[in-house]
Amino acid sequence: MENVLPWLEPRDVAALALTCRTMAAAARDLTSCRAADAAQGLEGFGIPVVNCVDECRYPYFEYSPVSVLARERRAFAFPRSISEKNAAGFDYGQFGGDGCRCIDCCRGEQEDPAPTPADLPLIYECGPACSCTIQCCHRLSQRGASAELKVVRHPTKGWSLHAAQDIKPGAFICEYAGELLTTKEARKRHQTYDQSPRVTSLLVVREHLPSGDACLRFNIDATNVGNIARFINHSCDGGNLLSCLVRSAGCCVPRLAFFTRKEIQSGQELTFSYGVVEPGLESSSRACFCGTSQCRGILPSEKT
Ligand SMILES: C[S@@+](CC[C@H](N)C(=O)[O-])C[C@H]1O[C@@H](n2cnc3c(N)ncnc32)[C@H](O)[C@@H]1O
Repeated sequence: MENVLPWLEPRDVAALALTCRTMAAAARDLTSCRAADAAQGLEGFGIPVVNCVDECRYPYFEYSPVSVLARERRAFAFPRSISEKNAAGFDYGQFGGDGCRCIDCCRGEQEDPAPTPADLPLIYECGPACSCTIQCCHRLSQRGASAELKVVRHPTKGWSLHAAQDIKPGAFICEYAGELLTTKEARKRHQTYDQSPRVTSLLVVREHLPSGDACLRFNIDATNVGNIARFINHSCDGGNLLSCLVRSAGCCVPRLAFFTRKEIQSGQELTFSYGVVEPGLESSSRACFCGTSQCRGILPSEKT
């Protein structure tokens, strides 16, 4: 029973709870466990869920700290044999192979600072092509959420992610994990989501290649499978988080990671900008309640 129950949606858990006392007790334990930790024990620390606003329960989704391939639902594993200069033209010489900086830091030179995001939207980390372990300081964004957080119900924005401790500027918070979709599948899901009242979390990320005239698009859908980042709301003033693309040596697809842009106090909501409102889509967009002086009144959305 304990193997099956955690995978059920709240309404099915509630239905089972009515069948007998044992089920009722197990369902009660599971519900309080879900409410006690939004990350279901899969991050390094518990992430409490707070709702002082309405009766809405914590949403059901499969928690995954890393992105997974859609359908197959397995952790996104990158090929190990990748040339130092891959097809997209990225040079991993600094990280992969003999000259890998991570080898130095694994020998004990821990003083070497991790790459900081500064204003750069793209940062490089060690990856499958390197010989270092997950403790390497060049794998900052690969160890899961790194600050104490809480999920808080907001009266107009739904669930939101808040800091549960003071956080310094430039600190890594978490990556945006979800199902990696093909563009065809993303378009299909977008159409379905547009007709649904359900809150959805499909993000389209575009990376401009060095040539400038092409861009790599990847789609991360955290609606059904995702991590704590799926609760980060939009802010028209850019918010207090910087989203960065992280390229890891040996990985073909970059990841999206969030760093703090400024000092954040415990209790503050964490937000970032979802992008711009594309012309022609104003009427179909949802209302924005970011509450900043720069609020445009509608949430950014885009043609997929
Ligand atoms: C990635 S989810 C963020 C978490 C979401 N609030 C929830 O309840 O799960 C994106 C959705 O949150 C809501 N949202 C995000 N930012 C908002 C804002 N500034 N104003 C109103 N709704 C917002 C929208 O429904 C949006 O489609």
